[in-house]
Amino acid sequence: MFKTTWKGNRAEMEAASLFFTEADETMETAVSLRRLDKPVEEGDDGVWALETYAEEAPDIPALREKLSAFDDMLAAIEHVETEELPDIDWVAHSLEGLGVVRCGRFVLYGVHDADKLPDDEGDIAIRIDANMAFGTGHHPTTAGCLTLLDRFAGFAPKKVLDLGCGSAVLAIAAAKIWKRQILATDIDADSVAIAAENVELNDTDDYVITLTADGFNHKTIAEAAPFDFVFANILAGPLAELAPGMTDHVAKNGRVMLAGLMSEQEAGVVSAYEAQGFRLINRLDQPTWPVLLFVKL
Ligand SMILES: C[S@@+](CC[C@H](N)C(=O)[O-])C[C@H]1O[C@@H](n2cnc3c(N)ncnc32)[C@H](O)[C@@H]1O
Repeated sequence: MFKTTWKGNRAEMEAASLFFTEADETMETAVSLRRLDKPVEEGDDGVWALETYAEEAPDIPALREKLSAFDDMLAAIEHVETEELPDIDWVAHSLEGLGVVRCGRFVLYGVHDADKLPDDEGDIAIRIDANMAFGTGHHPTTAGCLTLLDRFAGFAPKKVLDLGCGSAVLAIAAAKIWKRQILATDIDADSVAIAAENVELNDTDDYVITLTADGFNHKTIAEAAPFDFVFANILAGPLAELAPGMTDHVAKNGRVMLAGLMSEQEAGVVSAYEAQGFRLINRLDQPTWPVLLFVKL
């Protein structure tokens, strides 16, 4: 296993982490995003590091080209080093130290943090163990979806779809507050296997069904539709492509929560959904990664 460390500002590292987990096949996953320096003053952006893992030694110049094609700002990202690691599960090992994350009432933790869990009344604990599926809550897209979900907890839909579920963190959160039928799908079969484990670990298997599917292309999705709440935390391009399928599978007055788009891609995603009969009704404004909530008219 080879570990590669990249360095840059927070927005660069977050964008690179999405590139490695979503758009690049060569890296196992981008697992660890952390700040290197101590904050000097409030709001200062700091220096961040991202560690990626691959079975083969990565071709850094080729990766750098792909990174800048993915997003211009990634032309500035620094490659710090690539080192070969002894044969242990480094992905799990590096996720061990990630720590507890709070998003609204949701408190996400791994088995290694079980003793650090706060015990406030009203907290909703979600256990997501170290693994290869995206969705530990440490990326602002996941955290943003959970925060906005908590604000709309009163909506109480009948049928929910978590499209691109990764670890199934959003489906589990929705099951904990809504206790309704939830279909959690992902194009990646390995993520779906991990999602199923997480669903069980969180005692949500009465509500959440996991399924491997590309977008809406599966008869189980067609049979379960129409949904009155859909999560999709994927990249801007796929989100725009999914808009026609969304309109076919979402009930009137149903809600769609989108994340994974960057601020400068928001207008394009909003027009793709408006063109399909959705209206933007809320958004979580956070640096680089807004989260959008639409209603189907
Ligand atoms: C950024 S992760 C989000 C994971 C989780 N929902 C979260 O919020 O943390 C996006 C996930 O979408 C999946 N994905 C990408 N394109 C997809 C598609 N066309 N259909 C289904 N899943 C897809 C990826 O495999 C990945 O697990």
